[in-house]
Amino acid sequence: MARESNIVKIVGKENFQRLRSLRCLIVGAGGIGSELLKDCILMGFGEIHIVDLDTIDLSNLNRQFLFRHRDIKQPKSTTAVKAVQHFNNSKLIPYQGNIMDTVQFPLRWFDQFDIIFNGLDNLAARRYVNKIAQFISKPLLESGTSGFDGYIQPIIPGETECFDCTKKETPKTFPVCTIRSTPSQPVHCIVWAKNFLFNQLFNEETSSVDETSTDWGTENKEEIERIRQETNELHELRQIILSRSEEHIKDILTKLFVKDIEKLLRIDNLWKTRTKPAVLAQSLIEDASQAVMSEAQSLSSLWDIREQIIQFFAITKKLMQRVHNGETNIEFDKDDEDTLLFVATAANIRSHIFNIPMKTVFDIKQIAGNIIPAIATTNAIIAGLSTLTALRVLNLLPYEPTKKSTDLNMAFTAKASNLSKDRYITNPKLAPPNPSCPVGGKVCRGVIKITQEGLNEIKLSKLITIIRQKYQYPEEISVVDTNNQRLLADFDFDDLMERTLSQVNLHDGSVILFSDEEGTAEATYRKSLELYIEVIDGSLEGGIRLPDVEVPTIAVPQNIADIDHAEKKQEKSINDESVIDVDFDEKSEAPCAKRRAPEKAPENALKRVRKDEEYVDGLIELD
Ligand SMILES: Nc1ncnc2c1ncn2[C@@H]1O[C@H](COP(=O)(O)OP(=O)(O)OP(=O)(O)O)[C@@H](O)[C@H]1O
Ligand SMILES: [Zn+2]
Repeated sequence: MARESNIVKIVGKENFQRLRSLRCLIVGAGGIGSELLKDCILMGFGEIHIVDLDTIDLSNLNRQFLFRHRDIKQPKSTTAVKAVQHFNNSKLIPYQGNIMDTVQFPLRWFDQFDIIFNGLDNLAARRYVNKIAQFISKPLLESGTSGFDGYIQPIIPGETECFDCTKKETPKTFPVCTIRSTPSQPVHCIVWAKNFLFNQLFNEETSSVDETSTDWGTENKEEIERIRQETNELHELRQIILSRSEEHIKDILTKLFVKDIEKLLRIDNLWKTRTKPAVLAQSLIEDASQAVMSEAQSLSSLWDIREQIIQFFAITKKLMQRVHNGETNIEFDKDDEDTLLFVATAANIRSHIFNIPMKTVFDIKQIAGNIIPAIATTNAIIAGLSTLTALRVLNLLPYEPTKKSTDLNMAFTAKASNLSKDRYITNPKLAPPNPSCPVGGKVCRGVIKITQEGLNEIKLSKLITIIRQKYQYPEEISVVDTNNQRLLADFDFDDLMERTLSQVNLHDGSVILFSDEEGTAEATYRKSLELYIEVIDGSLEGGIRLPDVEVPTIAVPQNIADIDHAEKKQEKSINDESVIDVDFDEKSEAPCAKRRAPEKAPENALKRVRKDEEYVDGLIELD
């Protein structure tokens, strides 16, 4: 076949035969995953397994080229496989499921693969697959895109940095006072309308605020008290919504944009260095309450304040009707035009009051949905780089043998057209594992094999004893179930000791972390040990087998020095390569770049994106 002759030219006959015998896993069948599937087929992998938990959505069709309109609501994985069957020469196996489901995808299932490709869109799953790859010591090709930006990172467990070796920071959130009292950018008003007002009025389930962890962003007691009181008063507005008294929509506007603003203006301190807001003219509210929208307005044109208020009336009426029809809790969804229009008009009226430029509904949709358009070309390039790099990872390029893993490269793309000398793709070399990485550096790792009887009969105290003996841990240790962040035992918690492992809810796929809490007189500590529990059929002596891993002792002061040193070294290499940290949105679990900005072009590009996307505070989602 012509196709094969091309790949044979690249890798040679012998390596092509090897490729035909390899089994790969693609996690995610979305934008990048669909491309990966195509590329892996064209390269001739023997077996390709592809996992996705989701079904196809209309909004996927513009870039996920394996899906058609008729496929909407069908599982992504099976549909993707059906779509490629006609040009396929590999064995294809689709799965619909969550890759983190240890029942459907236990560790031994992962073990069958020679290489894993990630085509994911969230931090939790990326981290999980990274950890699994470390457990089973299999190469992982991690990737992500965001608009024109994208990256691939080959991860060779134990040899190169892993996904968690670089810090994933949580993004900046806005202090409460900025959102509730002193907005200065459109995004502040949008966050107010979406996260606060909309939920207070239309969604009781999400409207409560946990004040214990609230960053008020101010010490001003008067202001905090006003914010609290305002929240309580909004419950009255919720009543207006529930009572469906349309004639009271005027009262909602008056409360939000006249009375609350008047109260704010009374807190003098707030306005010493800021421009004061101006209350909404009652006449505007009156006038708009009588007016009728003449015709549907374009969502991409900027409406004036009168039009905003008229739309606010119309959309609040519509949402009230939905509540009345039984939707007591409505969730904001950027694709639900009613919720979008409510948030857009409320945000714009607030912007008008605070002298902040108003935005089109279209713009607000991008900001409120935290959207950066996914670009099919970037996905295609990234998947291409990922699969090409796999050839080097698997050492299949005869003319470019991979001598050591740190010779491999990451790759970054960014739109560099603004400056012709800038490059579109850069390839920094991989760094070795970061010794202070919570996944790869600080712990040793292994798999406990255990039978179901073992789980049902062995007590936690027994497990601790045999682990202590085998790896020479001291008396004082702690044991944590890391999947659930649950303490199972430590020096002053022994309540669960006499329970069996099943009783303490350990099962196939559980991961426990064993740590030395004592050290020795010479201040040496035994390194922590993370153990994956794998339940096996058949029998085992004593029902359990611990892995043969070396768990060294570490001298703490030196270790800290090591880590410090390693961090400095890492920082240096980061600076050398103009690498900046990755930012991740821990809460939404949507990973957000700032990713590495190797050399000039992408850094410029990232800056450009940040400037354009000021409203999302420099966060770029990586799908
Ligand atoms: N834990 C998981 N297990 C399996 N598949 C997952 C998991 N988490 C995410 N995915 C899949 O990874 C894919 C990521 O693809 P992509 O970034 O194109 O996202 P999308 O949901 O298709 O598009 P968008 O987020 O832009 O609407 C999705 O199809 C998603 O269902
Ligand atoms: Zn790591």
